[in-house]
Amino acid sequence: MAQPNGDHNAAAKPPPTPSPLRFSKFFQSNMRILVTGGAGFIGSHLVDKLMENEKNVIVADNYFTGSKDNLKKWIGHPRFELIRHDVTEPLLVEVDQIYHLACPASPIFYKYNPVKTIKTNVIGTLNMLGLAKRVGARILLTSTSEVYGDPLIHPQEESYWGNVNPIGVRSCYDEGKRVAETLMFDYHRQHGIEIRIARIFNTYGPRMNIDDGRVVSNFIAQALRVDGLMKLMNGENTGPINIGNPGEFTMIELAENVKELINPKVEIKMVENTPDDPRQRKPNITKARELLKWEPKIKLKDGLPLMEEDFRLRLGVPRNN
Ligand SMILES: O=C(O)[C@H]1O[C@H](OP(=O)(O)OP(=O)(O)OC[C@H]2O[C@@H](n3ccc(=O)[nH]c3=O)[C@H](O)[C@@H]2O)[C@H](O)[C@@H](O)[C@@H]1O
Repeated sequence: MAQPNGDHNAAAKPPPTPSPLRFSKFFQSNMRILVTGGAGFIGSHLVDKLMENEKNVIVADNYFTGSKDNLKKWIGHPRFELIRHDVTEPLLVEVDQIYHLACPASPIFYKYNPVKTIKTNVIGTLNMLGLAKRVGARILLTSTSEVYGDPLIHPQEESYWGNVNPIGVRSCYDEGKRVAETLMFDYHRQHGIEIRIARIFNTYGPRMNIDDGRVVSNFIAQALRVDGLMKLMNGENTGPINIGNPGEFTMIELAENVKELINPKVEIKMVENTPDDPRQRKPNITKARELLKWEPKIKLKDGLPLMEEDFRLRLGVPRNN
């Protein structure tokens, strides 16, 4: 079990004598949780849920793609702490659980600085595992459907090893997450760290960066799937478990949907795809359904208006424009 409030050298000393407070019921609601990338799109929704569940939440974010704005309602709250921190540097905090989300996830952002992206995935994950080892915390990694690369089987089950280009422009992310998963399992096998791995499929929703780049090309599921992450973290299964929406549609169908919703007069333009973009992807979510009792709640036609609303608000474009 995790050490609630041990000192920094706890791992090097004999285990402390249990105090009644340490194991009291009070402890559960007092759980301290680190969310790396907590100022980001999925992270901030997760922070909302954790805060609503009375947890003590520490967010570490370097604001490369995340924004303080996403967390403004919690700033100053006694159970909330926000640290500007880049996970490629070691982090010393005392926590019981780590949700490790930090990494640019949109191709536009991760290709902008591929070396930084792979450092975040490899060194960042190594550091968070080192922290988990030191304090005895359980750690959840948000991996990605991109570990399947351009899949040769359809839909993708967790047992599929993937078809990934090791030297392409997307490899910093795909291969980075693959190494991150390897590190997770190695720390689990070698050091007995409690790990959880979610492979998240394309996500969209309120608070996504307006210039994310996935808005039209990639959005397939829904943002508020943080329930799935929390069920995975608090359950008994290590994973990897696919978290995504098996509802499949072509990009043209998606564009038509958006056109109808926003402005039926706009023209759909076809442009050349970026290199190594997977051609077809769809999660098999049997494991999520059976082991986590989780499945996506929001259909595309209901999710798109939520996002439209959020974007209009942030861009200051009223509905009848
Ligand atoms: O290279 C090696 O020979 C060793 O590397 C690691 O051991 P160690 O370097 O002690 O690092 P960990 O304790 O696993 O931590 C990994 C990283 O996490 C970081 N860390 C550690 C603790 C912490 O609280 N916070 C934090 O960010 C440190 O930068 C550290 O480099 C492995 O855990 C060992 O199995 C391996 O033998």
